[in-house]
Amino acid sequence: MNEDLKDLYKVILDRKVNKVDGSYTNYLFEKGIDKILKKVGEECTEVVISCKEDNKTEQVNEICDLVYHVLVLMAEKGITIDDVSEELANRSRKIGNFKGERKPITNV
Ligand SMILES: N=c1c2ncn([C@@H]3O[C@H](COP(=O)(O)OP(=O)(O)OP(=O)(O)O)[C@@H](O)[C@H]3O)c2ncn1[C@@H]1O[C@H](COP(=O)(O)O)[C@@H](O)[C@H]1O
Repeated sequence: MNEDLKDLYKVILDRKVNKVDGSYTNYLFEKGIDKILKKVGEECTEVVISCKEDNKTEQVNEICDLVYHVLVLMAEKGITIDDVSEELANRSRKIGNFKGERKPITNV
């Protein structure tokens, strides 16, 4: 899993316990699970809408919003990046990506 994602996740975990002036993440945790779920739903919809248009910058922005809010949801639910990485690796092993049956995609 990308180290930048892990770094962001660590900041989000820190915001769960430490107050920082103007922190949007503090605000989400204070509002609680229903607010976080609502934001994830909204951001999913915004990704879908942006991908109907041909504007990569906008699509990347919306995907970043979604990734951030999913990381907040994971922190709220006690799901770690390693939990997700392990499950992805399990699936890859089952499908055979590491055994050479499918050629890995490079330059991602
Ligand atoms: N990656 C993000 C990030 N992506 C999106 N957002 C926020 O998500 C919100 C989404 O915008 P919306 O218009 O949908 O929501 P809003 O109207 O601002 O707020 P709502 O009332 O709808 O909740 C914006 O306020 C963005 O600033 C983020 N806020 C914080 N981070 C990162 O999280 C870390 C901690 O940030 P703070 O908690 O703000 O210190 C830092 O590394 C930040 O870069």
